[in-house]
Amino acid sequence: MSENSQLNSQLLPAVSSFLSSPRQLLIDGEWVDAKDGKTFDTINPATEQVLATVAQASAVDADRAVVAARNAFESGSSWSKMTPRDRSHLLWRIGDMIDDRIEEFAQLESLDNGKSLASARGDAGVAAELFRYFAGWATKMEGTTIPMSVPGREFHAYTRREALGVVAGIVPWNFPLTMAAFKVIPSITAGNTVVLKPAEQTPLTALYLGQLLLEAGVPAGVVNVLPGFGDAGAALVDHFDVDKVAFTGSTEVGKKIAAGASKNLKKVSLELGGKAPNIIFNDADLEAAIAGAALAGYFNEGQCCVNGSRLYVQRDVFDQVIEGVAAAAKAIKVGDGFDPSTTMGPLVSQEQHEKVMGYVAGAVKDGANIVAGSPDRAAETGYFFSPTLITGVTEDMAVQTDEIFGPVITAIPFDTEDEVVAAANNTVYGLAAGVWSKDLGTAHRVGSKLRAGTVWLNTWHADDVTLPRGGFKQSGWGRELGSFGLDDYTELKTVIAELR
Ligand SMILES: NC(=O)C1=CN([C@@H]2O[C@H](COP(=O)(O)OP(=O)(O)OC[C@H]3O[C@@H](n4cnc5c(N)ncnc54)[C@H](OP(=O)(O)O)[C@@H]3O)[C@@H](O)[C@H]2O)C=CC1
Ligand SMILES: CCCCCC/C=C/C(=O)O
Repeated sequence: MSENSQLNSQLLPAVSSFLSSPRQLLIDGEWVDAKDGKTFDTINPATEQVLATVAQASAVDADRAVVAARNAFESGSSWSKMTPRDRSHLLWRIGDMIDDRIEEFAQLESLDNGKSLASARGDAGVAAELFRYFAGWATKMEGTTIPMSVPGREFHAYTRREALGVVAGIVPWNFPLTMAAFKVIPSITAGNTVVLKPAEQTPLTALYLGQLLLEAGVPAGVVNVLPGFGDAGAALVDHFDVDKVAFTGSTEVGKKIAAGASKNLKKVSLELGGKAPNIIFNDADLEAAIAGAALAGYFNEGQCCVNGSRLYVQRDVFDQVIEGVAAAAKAIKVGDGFDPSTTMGPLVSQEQHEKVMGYVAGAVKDGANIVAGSPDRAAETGYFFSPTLITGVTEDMAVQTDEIFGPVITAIPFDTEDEVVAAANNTVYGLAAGVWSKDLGTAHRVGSKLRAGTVWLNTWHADDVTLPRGGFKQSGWGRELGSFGLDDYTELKTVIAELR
């Protein structure tokens, strides 16, 4: 059997049928072509073969989608006027519908992004859980009453949380479905309508989610899905009828979005790049710390903004930790996401593959040592790259300062707490950080000194939909998830009534 027919035989009928015809834009509850008829191909990064042809939204389509979202927000049958209880029930039902189709979402995600089926199942599970978590919040968007002190007069003052209007969600390719869920779910929970722009590399699960939302009974225009390139995203950012942009992606594009959105001062939340320091002290549980360091650096093919890419190890245990992480890297099975033995799929695209290989080759040229992995591609076909561990790195090397977004860990020894805290904070980013020490005093003290939105102590990638996520410094603005994340999708209104 050829590679392709072997793959096709594993596909669920719903997935085969989804891939067999060109995918369109979802605007106002209808599947439509791009106005100018343009399409693009989405590629399977494991085989470099075309997976599907997808309509490519332009600025004109962005405008069509915003008009639909605005009408759905303002109209009598609008989502924003649905009772919180009905909205809550619908959100819960959607979570359950995703659970029923986890395998379909997982296959599409694995094909489009490259990640293993097991990882993709986990991502779909997070999306399902996120719908149920926010279903609970739909009925709990409460205000407060506030006492006023004006001599001789009596007032009743209170606050209300109200929907913003139209939200543009612009998302990347590393967790395509999860990131779509991060933007769509809090938006619609609060009564907003949404235009979602998935990344050009990975449009499929966002479109599949759009299909499921229609089937679940989400009214037309409430969620619109616009696959396309950066120009479609920029058109949403520039649009005067968009009230908020919720973005995850590079710091470079985040800055453009902040500038574009300032034209009409729309709200902006940004979850941007990272270069997280992971600090292992001499007194750490080394077995756990080594496994944690490998997970921190290599999870999701290293394409994760909170990955622990800068490893700092106290000098006495440096050699032992390097040996352990190198062994963990070598034990990772790089392969096609559909192979059940695969623990690391390919990188998402040729561009990303070349970027990662370039950083590692640059480090070698700068005099660093490769302890595990290699600067070269790991297979003739497919964007495969072996998990890599680099020592002999200095703080000024590009591999140490830049977000690489691949399975690459750099390791540097340190002597004192003050020295490592200064090195860890010596970055423009501030998304995540971690500390390993059996002394809880050390762990909490060092954790409190690290300038990052998430700090893990004696663990890494421990996550939940209940926890706020976001960055210090150039890692972004605002927080996602938890109740903090919901507030960002609402306006706070103060109402004052005089009691006469
Ligand atoms: N924080 C994170 O989770 C992520 C960080 N990154 C970092 O960014 C690097 C580059 O990846 P890349 O895919 O180019 O990331 P981008 O930041 O370019 O892409 C993220 C999203 O923004 C869209 N976009 C691009 N340009 C604009 C614009 N001017 N206005 C509005 N939207 C726009 C993209 O569309 P399109 O798909 O067409 O480009 C995509 O949907 C990675 O190597 C990594 O370092 C990447 C992904 C996620
Ligand atoms: C609640 C689980 C969240 C998992 C999503 C991981 C996202 C990583 C990223 O932002 O890059």
